[in-house]
Amino acid sequence: MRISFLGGGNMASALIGGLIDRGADASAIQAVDLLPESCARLAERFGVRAVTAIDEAFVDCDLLVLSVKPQQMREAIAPLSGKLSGQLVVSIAAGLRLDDLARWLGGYRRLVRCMPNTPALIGAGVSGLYADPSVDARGRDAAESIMKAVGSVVWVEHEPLIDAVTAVSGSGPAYVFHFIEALEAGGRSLGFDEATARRLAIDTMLGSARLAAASDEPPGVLRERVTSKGGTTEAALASMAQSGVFEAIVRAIAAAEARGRELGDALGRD
Ligand SMILES: NC(=O)C1=CN([C@@H]2O[C@H](COP(=O)(O)OP(=O)(O)OC[C@H]3O[C@@H](n4cnc5c(N)ncnc54)[C@H](O)[C@@H]3O)[C@@H](O)[C@H]2O)C=CC1
Ligand SMILES: O=C(O)[C@@H]1CCC=N1
Repeated sequence: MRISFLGGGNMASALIGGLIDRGADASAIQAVDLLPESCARLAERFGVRAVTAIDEAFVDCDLLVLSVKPQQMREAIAPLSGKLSGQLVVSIAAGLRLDDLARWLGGYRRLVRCMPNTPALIGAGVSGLYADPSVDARGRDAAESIMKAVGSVVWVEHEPLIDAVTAVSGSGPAYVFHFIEALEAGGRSLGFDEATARRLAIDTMLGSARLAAASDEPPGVLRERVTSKGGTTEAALASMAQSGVFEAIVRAIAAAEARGRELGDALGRD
């Protein structure tokens, strides 16, 4: 499958890197990015063709990933209006709705909305997908197979649920990195050097996530198994409860979802 990326920033790099590491042919992947330095980085890092403007070779693909920022999208895809014929277009932009993308593309509706996340770079991503009802099974399979190459895939039944996927797993790695930062800071404050505190923090996240993935028990049961009555974990969890950590995270996810809808409303009005 020939894949073109419009926008070669963080998320496109994670997807391209993940695809190539998993055996995709670099010559079947290309990118357009306004910045010459981004193009040079993509070409050097992944051996893909990367140019600063949309040309015929770029449009001549099977799957076109729209990977610019939501605020950059309308301008970025304007040159594609009227030029598409059969390519499956997959937008990974937060918030932007298929109706608005279709309008900006001159009525083109072979569209899928996808919300990946950056662990795709190491083949450990998770993506939510929603296809325009006009997309056939072949199109859905194509989108799914690309995203499955870099992680797991969840289809959602209604487009607004993509904003919910964005809030949980699209933005989610940032929450997890933040938690690692806090674990590391806690370790540092108790006297560990940076490298040791980071090792303890990262390996704890990694091991716990792997255990949760491997276990038939829900995370709450695994948590209880760590928490001895009158012990150290209980003291820590009581402190977290007093600070409202759990509710704060649930509220943060709601804020991310609301921001996605707000972006869709504001940018779709244009
Ligand atoms: N970073 C993340 O973790 C995730 C990002 N996304 C979505 O992916 C999209 C890209 O996000 P990032 O990669 O983080 O942003 P980024 O800023 O790293 O990448 C965007 C790239 O698009 C380029 N660009 C801007 N206007 C352009 C144009 N007219 N033509 C060609 N290239 C243009 C920029 O030079 C930049 O390199 C966003 O829509 C975001 O919502 C989705 C899931 C996760
Ligand atoms: O922060 C953002 O808007 C994008 C979407 C999900 C992750 N990064």
